[in-house]
Amino acid sequence: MRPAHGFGPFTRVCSSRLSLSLYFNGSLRHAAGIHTTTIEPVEDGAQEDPKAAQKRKSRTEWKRRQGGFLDHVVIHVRGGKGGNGCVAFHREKFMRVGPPSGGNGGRGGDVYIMPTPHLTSLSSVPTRVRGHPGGGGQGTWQNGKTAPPIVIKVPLGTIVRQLAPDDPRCAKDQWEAEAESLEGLTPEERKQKLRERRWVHYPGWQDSNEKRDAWKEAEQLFYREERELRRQRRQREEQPIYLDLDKPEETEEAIDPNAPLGFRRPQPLGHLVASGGTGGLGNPHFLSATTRSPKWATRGWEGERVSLALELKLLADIGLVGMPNAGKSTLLRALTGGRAKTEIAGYAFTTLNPVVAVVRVADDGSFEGSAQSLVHEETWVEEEREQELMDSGALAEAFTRNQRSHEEESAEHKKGESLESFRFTVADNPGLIERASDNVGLGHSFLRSIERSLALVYVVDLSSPAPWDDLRVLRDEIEKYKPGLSPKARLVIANKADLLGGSENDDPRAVEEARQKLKTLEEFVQREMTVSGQEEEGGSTEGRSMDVVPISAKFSLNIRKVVHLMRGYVEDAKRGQVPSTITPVGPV
Ligand SMILES: Nc1nc2c(ncn2[C@@H]2O[C@H](COP(=O)(O)OP(=O)(O)OP(=O)(O)O)[C@@H](O)[C@H]2O)c(=O)[nH]1
Ligand SMILES: [Mg+2]
Repeated sequence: MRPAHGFGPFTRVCSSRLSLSLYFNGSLRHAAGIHTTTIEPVEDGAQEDPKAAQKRKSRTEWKRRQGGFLDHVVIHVRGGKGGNGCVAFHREKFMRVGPPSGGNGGRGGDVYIMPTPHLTSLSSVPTRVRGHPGGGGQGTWQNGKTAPPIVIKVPLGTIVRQLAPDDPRCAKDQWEAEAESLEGLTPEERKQKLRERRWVHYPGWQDSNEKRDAWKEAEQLFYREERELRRQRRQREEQPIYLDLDKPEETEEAIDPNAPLGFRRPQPLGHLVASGGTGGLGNPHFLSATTRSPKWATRGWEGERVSLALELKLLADIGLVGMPNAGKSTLLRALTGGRAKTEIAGYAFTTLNPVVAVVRVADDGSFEGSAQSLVHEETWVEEEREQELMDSGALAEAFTRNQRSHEEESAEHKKGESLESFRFTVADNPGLIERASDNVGLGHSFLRSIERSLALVYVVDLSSPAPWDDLRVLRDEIEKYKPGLSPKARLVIANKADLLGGSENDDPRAVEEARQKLKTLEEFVQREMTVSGQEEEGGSTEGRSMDVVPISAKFSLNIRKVVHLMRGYVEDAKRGQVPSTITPVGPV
């Protein structure tokens, strides 16, 4: 029977012998002898739960409104405030009036940033971080405790940039925030507030302290120090923080295997981004020949404030770009033998965040899942099947994935078959649509994840009326996102080839039409998508045409050729050269 379109009525797959009118390897050939599957409409009852569909829709809407992807966040970090100094006098038996004995405040906690391989997204990174405050000083010369540091953990591959003070996303510094809070007060009130924030007085002694020359001198000295601190922090802003956190942090001590038992191994903290404030001074600090009983101390200093933009580079070798529903997620599952857990569904914007998966290739060109002819169904169908299996108890005795791969590996060993010899990563992305650059659909900010890919691959739906129009839109949107990015595209995948042509007994005209459509697509690619030598980075003078491969991601057909080509692109790019061929340019 003729297969139904993927996004039409819900379908069920049953095994049979079928000529899928494959156009694989660029030429139409009837795949007689290929065991594969036909698709039949399912009974009415087996439709997706409308509640679940509604939930998915609202999730897409939320993502759209969110206006950004979680591979980019701005966080505001503040070092801990220093502890206050203490005003105290020593008391002992038979000593009614002892010397000043207030301790200094402890240092506020520093804030560090550290990459860790245990995280894969920035979603768990807090957007506001404030260091712990230092402990306050106490009587009998007890200084306050230094606060412990805070370590912000970010995934490997995060880039940290300090925002410039004139950036609207940058938080105000301590002095700007203070000036804002004092707006609308009279000069006298303002002065009083500033003093309250900086000084600690012995109870009931504030007025008399403020009249003393020694205190006034101390206040002047304090403001001079504050100006100096402000100048230093401004100077530091001239060299903003920039960290490319690609490697996990390790200290020599932490990995020294010969360290004696019980030896405290210092834990790596990462990179300091905001230091804590210094603790305030206790009253003994103000003791002088003329001031024998100072009844004031200073409060702790505020910690440093920085605003950081964190960006997560997804380090995928190949980036998939396509319209919604083109079958990118299905292709990623086919490339990984179903291992990549990406959601597949027949509505636009199923994929909301980029997903990266590893493709493992053996010497003979086989890859995970290439041995079996797997069918990659929509996620809800697979979930239902799994549930049925669970309910029937069939999974109780089943091997886990690890056990299975171990079994398979040892079986391969016995047969002397080749094992994995090359691996590369592929990123599945949300759908890109026309005017994505004007924030239509999910916008195009997710393209950041493929900006550093070695090669791009367009995925189009061959069963759509004019797949070449989709290609043109994809190229233009990529170019709008970042001029010069589109020449990175090397391959056009014409997916859903199984929907064309029909079965063996089908009308040969349909087969001819399908063949013609593929030919038109190939001609379009040759005519309009040829990359001239100058457009490429460090390009040669010759042009390079893109490959066009018809596949069926759902039925894992012709995926071997895709893997072979992708491997070639990655190897080329890693060698730092892109082979060029002269292609005929002009009307075909
Ligand atoms: N018949 C057929 N259907 C396919 C094929 N590949 C994907 N589909 C169907 O097309 C629909 C969309 O597939 P997805 O993989 O979710 O598409 P996508 O490009 O990831 O879509 P977005 O995540 O929304 O951008 C699903 O119903 C798939 O079952 C194929 O090769 N043949
Ligand atoms: Mg998807």
